[in-house]
Amino acid sequence: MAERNSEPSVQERAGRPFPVSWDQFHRDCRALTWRLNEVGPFQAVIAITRGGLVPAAIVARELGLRVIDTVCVASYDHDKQGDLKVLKGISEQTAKLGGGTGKGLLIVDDLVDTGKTGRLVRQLLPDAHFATVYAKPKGRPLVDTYITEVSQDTWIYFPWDTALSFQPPIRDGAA
Ligand SMILES: O=P(O)(O)OC[C@H]1O[C@H](OP(=O)(O)OP(=O)(O)O)[C@H](O)[C@@H]1O
Ligand code: HPA
Ligand SMILES: [Mg+2]
Repeated sequence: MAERNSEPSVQERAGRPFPVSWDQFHRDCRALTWRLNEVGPFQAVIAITRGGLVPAAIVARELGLRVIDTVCVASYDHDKQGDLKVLKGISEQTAKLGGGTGKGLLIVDDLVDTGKTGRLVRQLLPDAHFATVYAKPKGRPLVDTYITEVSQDTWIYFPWDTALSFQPPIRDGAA
């Protein structure tokens, strides 16, 4: 097994854990859609994989959109941010819908953190509307619509990355 870099990961530097349940996530996605419904109409939803797939499905359902495409990117290896790689862009058909610049397209991701991913999707589709469920201050200026802001030193734990586990009682030293 490769040795882990001794430098603290983004998650280790982020002091505050912010666990999000499926229920909460669904509610936050619906709240996001209420806002987006005032901004649209949109012709298609573009999910930024992989984290954007879940909110994109919920938002598309609520907005009645059936054309859904993906921009597939990889940056964090679990919690260490590496170089951003675009593994797949949108299809020619979706690009045509957005007139080449993304006009009328809705890009959805779960969150913006440093803004690195957001900056890239903005370069790819400058006229698209970019929505995320959560936003940290560094990335927030890149997003058009979001629901909840958390501090930069917060690490958001999404329901698809977590599982229920026993917690010792607070009296016995639980955090
Ligand atoms: O604002 P940034 O600092 O760029 O971070 C935000 C991005 O990081 C996470 O994705 P990640 O690359 O970890 O991939 P995943 O969606 O497949 O988990 C998250 O889903 C965002 O897309
Ligand atoms: O706070 C976060 N949580 C989960 N994935 C992430 N990718 C960047 N920041 C985060
Ligand atoms: Mg992602």
